[in-house]
Amino acid sequence: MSSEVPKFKVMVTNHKVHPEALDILREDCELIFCDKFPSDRQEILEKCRGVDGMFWTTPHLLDSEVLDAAGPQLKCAATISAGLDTIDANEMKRRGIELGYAPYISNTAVAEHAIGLMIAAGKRFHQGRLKIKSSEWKNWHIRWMLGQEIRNSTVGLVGFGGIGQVIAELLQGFGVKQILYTCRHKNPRGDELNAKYVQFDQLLCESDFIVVACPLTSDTENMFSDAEFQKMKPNCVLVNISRGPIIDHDALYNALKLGQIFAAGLDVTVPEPLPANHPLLNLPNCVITPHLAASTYPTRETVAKVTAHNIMRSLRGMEMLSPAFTLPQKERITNSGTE
Ligand SMILES: O=C(O)[C@H](O)CO
Repeated sequence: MSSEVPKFKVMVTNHKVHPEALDILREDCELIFCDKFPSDRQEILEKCRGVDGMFWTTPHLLDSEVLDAAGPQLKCAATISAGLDTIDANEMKRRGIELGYAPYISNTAVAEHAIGLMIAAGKRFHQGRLKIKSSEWKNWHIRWMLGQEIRNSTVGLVGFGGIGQVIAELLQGFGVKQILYTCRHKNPRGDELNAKYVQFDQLLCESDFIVVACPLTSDTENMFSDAEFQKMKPNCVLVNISRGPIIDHDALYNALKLGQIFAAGLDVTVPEPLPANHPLLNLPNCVITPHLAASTYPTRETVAKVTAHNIMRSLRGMEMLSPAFTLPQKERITNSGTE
């Protein structure tokens, strides 16, 4: 600690954060930890009272209720997430509270997970394990449990931001026939990565693998529903490493059950956590991981440290390493929902 009396108070929404990141904060801050698992909103609302900063590592919404509970002295919050769908960033900006987030850092980990799910779902990993468990392996024959290959396939990327581009980079080694991508605007990196910009409909109709890598917005919510599944190829493998609500889960269930598509690989679902009795878990052609794409040793440690630096820099009056928005100097007001 650089000073005997910490200058600031920071709430950390759980105590599992890397010690190396907490040490960055301890240089100048008293840390107030939430203890409950699963993370408890009431505890957050109580412990955030009077803090100067918040280290946000919980799926709970950071919204007006939390900002009001924290009080007018709150200067900043930083989330460990690259997505801002659980943060009311507009409200924070309106109140002049700085917000840090963790973009780019997890791109490689998430892109690798996407490729993993393409292979796991395309090659029937989950179904294969079930066959072993049910002693059906003995029924092997030359056309038993055949899967899909990435080689010579058309891969459609829905979203071509940081993660979509790393997926396209990793795919260069797989000998794909064509990478397609769709997003709001054609991206200059598309040509470099031999990826062709197409409309969503064309991507649906032509892709053998589709990877959802776009942010969740009001435009992308339920982007995949009955009509979209009907356009997809029966051999298509759908992967989602973005956010669950982009896919209508009832429609997905039907498409997988009826064989409208071959398989799905999901790292994100609705809801999260997915209940243990959810129908998707009973489908052999659905591989599901519990929102693990960014959870690798190096990525999480870097994310935790960047989050700590974001808070520390803001409290010391410096620009965050990765601010979600910039506030003009004069816009810095006290945290008040009523101003
Ligand atoms: O948004 C992100 O960074 C990830 O989904 C969190 O794990």
